[in-house]
Amino acid sequence: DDLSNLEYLDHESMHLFTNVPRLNRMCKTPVQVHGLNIPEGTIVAIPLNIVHMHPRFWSSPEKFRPERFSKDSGEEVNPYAFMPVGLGPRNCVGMRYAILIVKLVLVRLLQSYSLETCKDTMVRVYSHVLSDCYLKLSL
Ligand code: HEM
Repeated sequence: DDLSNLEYLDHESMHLFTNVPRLNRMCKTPVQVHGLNIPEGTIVAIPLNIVHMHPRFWSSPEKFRPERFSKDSGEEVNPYAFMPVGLGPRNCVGMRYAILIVKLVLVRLLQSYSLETCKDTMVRVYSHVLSDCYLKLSL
């Protein structure tokens, strides 16, 4: 009901349902990370779906809690632990457009339908973190 809360909803959707599972970066100079030598030119893959679910960075990472992104939640989201659209100068150029479309679709859906979870519906939401989650649509 509060449009500003949509911000938290789409953040939490991208946190739980990370649709780009990995970022890649090439190492420009040799570095050592926790005793591991990474030579120059190595492609380093950052597994976003794992980082987004890591209990070191998230409390109850598998729970759908949009309010974790609210400034009033008292929880701090580490920007390096939440990168659904990448980070830095090569992050997603379509990010704002994509988020705008998601919000428009969400608003239109919520204006026309009420959604509730239900056991016997045919529509199933698939995810690597949630199982047996169903939606029933009613006009
Ligand atoms: C929810 C939708 C989307 C998600 C989750 C997403 C996610 C991403 C991610 C993770 C990257 C890699 C960023 C990095 O390496 O730091 C990326 C790059 C990119 N995205 Fe998206 N994207 C979305 C929608 C779009 C749309 C709608 C467009 C175009 C209209 C777009 C265009 C691009 C382009 C051109 C790049 C490459 C940027 C570069 O290499 O400089 N994306 N996106």
